[in-house]
Amino acid sequence: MAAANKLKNAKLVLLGDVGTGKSSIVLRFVKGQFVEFQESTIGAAFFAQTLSVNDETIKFEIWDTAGQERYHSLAPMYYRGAAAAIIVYDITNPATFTRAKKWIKELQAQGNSNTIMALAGNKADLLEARKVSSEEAQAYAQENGLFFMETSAKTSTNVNDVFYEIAKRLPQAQAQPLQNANGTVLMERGGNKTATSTSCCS
Ligand SMILES: Nc1nc2c(ncn2[C@@H]2O[C@H](COP(=O)(O)OP(=O)(O)OP(=O)(O)O)[C@@H](O)[C@H]2O)c(=O)[nH]1
Repeated sequence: MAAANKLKNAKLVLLGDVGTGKSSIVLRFVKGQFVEFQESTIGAAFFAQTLSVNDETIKFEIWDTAGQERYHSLAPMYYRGAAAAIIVYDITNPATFTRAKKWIKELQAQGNSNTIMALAGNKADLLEARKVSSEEAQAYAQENGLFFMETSAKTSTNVNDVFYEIAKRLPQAQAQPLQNANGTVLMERGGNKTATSTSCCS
């Protein structure tokens, strides 16, 4: 008989300046889509997506926060108790890298010290307009105990990889068979990504 898959819930928050591509990264990860004219987030938006890594199924509960400064005071509601945070900047805009560093300082000062932090240099498809070098971001990430990836929500480069990296770094879950509403135990084949998703509120 195959071993039951372990289920793990993980609260994840995206933080970063306005227009860096937080919603686009989530949309790419959850729905495999990209839109050129993504509307600015108001408050925050919630999404869920599961993925399987080895013998575990991780259900990411994703809070996509609004980058506009007027929503800053809401952020602690979303990052408090988060298992993981993705801090996003735009590689073509140095001010967004500065803002990302401020978010990281805030998380280090107030967030859960166990939160796994990822630094994502987004819009990596716009290489000709690059203003933040990957070396600078990599060095900063290393000094601050984050992992770093350049992503493109547009071309999908490294988007799933950021979530997979986080999934691999989450602490081991207790064995917990998946159950459906009738209490029937569901067995899953290990290894492959499962693509169930729900979303609401943009
Ligand atoms: N070229 C390119 N454009 C992108 C990429 N990701 C996002 N964009 C564009 O950048 C703009 C802003 O993207 P959003 O996803 O709304 O950014 P956000 O960080 O969620 O913005 P707020 O909700 O206002 O905080 C949109 O026009 C996107 O189409 C990317 O990887 N490459």
